[in-house]
Amino acid sequence: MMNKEQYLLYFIMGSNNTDKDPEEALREAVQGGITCFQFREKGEDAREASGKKELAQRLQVICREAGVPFIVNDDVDLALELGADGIHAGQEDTPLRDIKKRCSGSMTVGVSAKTKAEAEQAVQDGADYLGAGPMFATSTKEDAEAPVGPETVRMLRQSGITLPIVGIGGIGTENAASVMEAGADGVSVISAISRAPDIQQAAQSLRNVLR
Ligand SMILES: Cc1ncsc1CCOP(=O)(O)O
Ligand SMILES: C=C1C=NC(C(F)(F)F)=NC1=N
Ligand SMILES: [Mg+2]
Repeated sequence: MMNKEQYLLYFIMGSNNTDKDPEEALREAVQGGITCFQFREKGEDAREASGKKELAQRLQVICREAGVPFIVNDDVDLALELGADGIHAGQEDTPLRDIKKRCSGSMTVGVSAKTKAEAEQAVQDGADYLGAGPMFATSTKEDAEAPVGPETVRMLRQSGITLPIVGIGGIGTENAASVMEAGADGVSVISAISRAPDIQQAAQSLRNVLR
């Protein structure tokens, strides 16, 4: 199970989020100080089946060596096969109740939630953390909805949600602090790190503005 500090800089990446070798990209991000990693192999050119599993296994080794939690997006079978540290489910993905039935108590389960109702349902279903967003405009998630802003994090806190919350969507060094100030435990980032010319530097710069 993860402690709150591990959500501080939650990197998410799949092979189509970087022009670099994904393993090299993750190594640099780990060097730069990410505190958690989610393997999210989705969208155009995403690898499937054995290609996806092989890549996941290699990224999992990098995380294990660094003591960084390895979380799988959406694919419960893969998460279980790999013995991942956690799984992340979107609102349109496998219902949390079904995931919890299949996953041992030691697996961290995260849910996307942007409304009070979604958050309260997730708490009731036993979620360990919430991903709220998109905080700002993003072109990384093809079907991202309109940005909701950090005020959504503040609203969830004011609604009494005490679960760890990470903000996600369009986050970089210039706006990460506003997400933390709104009450998030961390920020989740894809392109500000995965598309950076110097990935290690990008991760380090984000760490520096977070704490
Ligand atoms: C997966 C996801 N969910 C909401 S926005 C998003 C994409 C975040 O990517 P980026 O950090 O590049 O904006
Ligand atoms: C759609 C998503 C929303 N939030 C998160 C996280 F940051 F991990 F909470 N991951 C996702 N894949
Ligand atoms: Mg999803």
